[in-house]
Amino acid sequence: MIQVRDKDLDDDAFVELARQVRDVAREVGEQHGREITVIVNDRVEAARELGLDVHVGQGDMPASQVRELLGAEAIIGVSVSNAEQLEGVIAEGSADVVGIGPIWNTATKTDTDPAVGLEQLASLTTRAHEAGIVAVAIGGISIRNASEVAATGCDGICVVSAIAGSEDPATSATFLRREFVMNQPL
Ligand SMILES: Cc1ncc(COP(=O)(O)OP(=O)(O)O)c(N)n1
Ligand SMILES: Cc1nc(C(=O)O)sc1CCOP(=O)(O)O
Repeated sequence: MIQVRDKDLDDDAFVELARQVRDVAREVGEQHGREITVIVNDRVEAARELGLDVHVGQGDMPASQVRELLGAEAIIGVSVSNAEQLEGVIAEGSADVVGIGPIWNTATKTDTDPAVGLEQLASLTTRAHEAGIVAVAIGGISIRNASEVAATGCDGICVVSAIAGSEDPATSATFLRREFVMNQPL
């Protein structure tokens, strides 16, 4: 899954970027016989225009409103950093996925709630699963610690710098995936 996240582009430029990512993902997906999901961060209108899924933060459009705009088929992700936020997402009943983070402090995003850590990640994941919500971890995750994150039972990892900041993004993505998959609980 690829998330298109840009805080600076104006709406038109963002739509153009997301369109390009969507089209490349479709092409590469077809070549490899698999679907590569593209999700848009924050910009619900762009997601609607392009038929993409969306991730929203605590201060963004509420997931219930996103659901009304994008319909039943859309994948909707919501950020959570603690149990109170997770209970809010569960009560609202519109999210498919929660992005739990930051697991560790990260230079990529500094305006975050306090770091969650592995123990709380495990308990938030358990609670999300009870509610039928997929739980992915974000923030400070790298090849070095992906195995510890996997061991908590969460469903996936999201990274920015570990791939975008790598000299060899494709190899880094492969190693990250391997570390995660090989260390997931049975
Ligand atoms: C999977 C995932 N989880 C959390 C976030 C953070 O989103 P948000 O809270 O909207 O913060 P910004 O990304 O907008 O800075 C995410 N993007 N993806
Ligand atoms: C975009 C984002 N959201 C976070 C959250 O905690 O909600 S942490 C984060 C940045 C993740 O970047 P990196 O993989 O370089 O640490």
